[in-house]
Amino acid sequence: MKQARVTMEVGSDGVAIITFSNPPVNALALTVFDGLKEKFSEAMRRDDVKAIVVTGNGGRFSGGFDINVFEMVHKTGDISILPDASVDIFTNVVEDGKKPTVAAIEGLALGGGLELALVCHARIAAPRTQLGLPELTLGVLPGSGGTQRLPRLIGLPKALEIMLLSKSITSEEGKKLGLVDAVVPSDELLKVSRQWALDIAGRRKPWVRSLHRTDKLGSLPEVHDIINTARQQAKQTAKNMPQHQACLDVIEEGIIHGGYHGLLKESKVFKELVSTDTSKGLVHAFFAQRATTKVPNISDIGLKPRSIKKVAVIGGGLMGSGIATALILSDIYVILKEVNSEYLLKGIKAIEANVRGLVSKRKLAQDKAEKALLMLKGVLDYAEFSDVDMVIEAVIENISLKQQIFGDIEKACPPHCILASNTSTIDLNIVGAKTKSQDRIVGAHFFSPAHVMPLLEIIRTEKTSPQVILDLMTVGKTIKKVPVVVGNCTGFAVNRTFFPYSQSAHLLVNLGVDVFRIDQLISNFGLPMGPFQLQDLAGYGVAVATTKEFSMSFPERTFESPLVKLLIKNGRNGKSNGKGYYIYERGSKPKPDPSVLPIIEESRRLTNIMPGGKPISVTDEEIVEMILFPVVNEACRVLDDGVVVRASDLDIASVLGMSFPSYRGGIIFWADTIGANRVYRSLQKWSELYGNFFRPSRFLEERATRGIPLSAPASTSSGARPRL
Ligand SMILES: C[C@H](O)CC(=O)SCCNC(=O)CCNC(=O)[C@H](O)C(C)(C)COP(=O)(O)OP(=O)(O)OC[C@H]1O[C@@H](n2cnc3c(N)ncnc32)[C@H](O)[C@@H]1OP(=O)(O)O
Repeated sequence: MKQARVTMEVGSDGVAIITFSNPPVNALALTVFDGLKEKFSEAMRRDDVKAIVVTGNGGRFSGGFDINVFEMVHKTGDISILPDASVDIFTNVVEDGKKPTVAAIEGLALGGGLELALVCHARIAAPRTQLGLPELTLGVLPGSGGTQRLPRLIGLPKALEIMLLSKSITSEEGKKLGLVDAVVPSDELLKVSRQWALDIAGRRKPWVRSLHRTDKLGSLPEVHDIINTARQQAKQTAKNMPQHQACLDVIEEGIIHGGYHGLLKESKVFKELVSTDTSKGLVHAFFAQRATTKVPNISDIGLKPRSIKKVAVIGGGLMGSGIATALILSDIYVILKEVNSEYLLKGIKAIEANVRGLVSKRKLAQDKAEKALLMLKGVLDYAEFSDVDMVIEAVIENISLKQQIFGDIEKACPPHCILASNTSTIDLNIVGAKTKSQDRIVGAHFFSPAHVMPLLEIIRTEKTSPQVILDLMTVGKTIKKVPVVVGNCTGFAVNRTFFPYSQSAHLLVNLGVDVFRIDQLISNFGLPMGPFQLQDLAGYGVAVATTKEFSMSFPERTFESPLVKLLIKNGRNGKSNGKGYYIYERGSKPKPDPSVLPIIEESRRLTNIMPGGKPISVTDEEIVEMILFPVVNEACRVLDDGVVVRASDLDIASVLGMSFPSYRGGIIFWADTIGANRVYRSLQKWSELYGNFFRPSRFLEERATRGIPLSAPASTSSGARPRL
């Protein structure tokens, strides 16, 4: 069993090496804090100790404060379990101790881990060590002095970038900024750190207490300017979240009234933030993402992933080129197949543009871009498929074309080769119907743009082998995606769950609600854009095709809105032809297009569903709920059908695939914060008023009436039928 412990060894040179260990990332658990306090106090007391080095065991300094403790606070509501490490241990015992301490850092020092290093009197790091304060991504702020010491060591602008954007830096950058005193090879880390500590004790090197420094802070007017600008930016980039503004308040307080005062305010605000819904949602999302790697009967049966070195991508359109880009960026050799040289050239150019786009956004170095492009080869036939480890088919959604391709690749590829399809709607059993390779057929559903969006939905059929799923999960991780394994059904987990999203928006519009009001409210809720702007972006063809697909599978809950077809009839296709619900002009934000209103009126006339022919009167809150509760309702069916392994998989999939706000924890987590009963009662009421589209599902009804959270495992409910 993993056990957290802290040890101390005193060398003949008089240096005490304090090592903390809590695999896999040396998280600072409550027992680690106790151990640190005990060992540091002992080292300060002992006459044979002249100086101290603190380090983490196993090549990783620390991933920060133990996030499980946040979860415990969220479950119990008891904030008294949070340690007072910031002043009590870090400042009083370590920073203000009568012997100097050097942090020997390797691998990573994040959050509380970096904050422990900041209280030390010098920091020696191994090459490429990752340094950062990502606490804001968990809804809190750097709570062990990070808000005070980082600006004092490296100046306010860079410190704000690291904290507000949760952007980590390397030890080499840290050295340039003054955060790290020396970067030394890993095998010399302890030797150099011990000597450095002795040099501080002997006054041959400076004994720096970062909390007392002010030389890098700048003048007060400069500080005000920088903080005010950051406040304005955070209003745009961190909508609905309190921690960014709170972090700025705490930094400012410390600069005006002194570091120690800042520490006290930081501790107080930290405790307030831990209890917010934002922190609850973000911590849930953190663990939900990690839970996706644990798939029963796949990740727990001793299988080892096979190496995937060469992948064939069929189709160089939007999806195929995005997928190929993601693969080559992670050093996987790709052959891109198209039907003719014109399409092939287009595909290759799209991949080049993707890669160069990353360079121009400074997300990729030029040399890495060149190297990635060398991993790509275009082909027009299957000759080179004889040694590929995986094929990902990404052609248009046409059943017979896909069946033909799977028949061909079954013959052209070696027997171990994984046969994956990027279909977003078609049943995989149908895709592979003409092959005898059902065990190696799997869905690899990427989200557009595939080289950017982090979700990879892995769809398994009853016949897909565990080895194939594990291999695809491993490829997914290699290309920096979050793979979520789901079952085979129309729309799979994400598209199926979010199918009612645009449906309900259309229903509301036909009931008389304004398109732009809906978009504004949904974007205020925290999605990047509303359903109509999203439709503009995707093009109306996608809306028509998916509605057709879903209405075939779920006719009883499909709302047939004539609006999209009317828009197409009027020469509109959204952003692609510059004519949508919005006007698109280069360099400016989309503006509502008033000329779309008569088309909407025509749709309302055709559907004729407004009660008494008059627009319904609904509050802003009701509009958001009338759009999102049907999504929760479908999510319940997805859970009931066992399409996902656990409810939190759907949460993280909704966050990463649909950009549902992570600070709301994901679709099911959010619904549970509202309560199944309220969701159920609202849907029940709307189904009586506006029809079947809103009818609550059996799963929702049962959970609501029995008072069981939607996220509770299937066994809690009487009739759930897990399929995975
Ligand atoms: C007082 C302070 O200011 C408050 C804080 O410090 S808050 C914490 C700040 N730290 C962070 O936000 C870092 C969170 N962790 C990470 O970003 C990443 O886990 C990492 C970069 C450290 C390692 O990434 P990677 O190697 O891909 O491993 P990853 O799968 O994420 O994590 C491995 C395991 O460590 C756990 N873990 C990682 N960081 C943890 C932490 N800080 N606390 C508890 N568990 C943690 C994960 O839950 C996972 O557990 P599992 O194997 O049981 O699922």
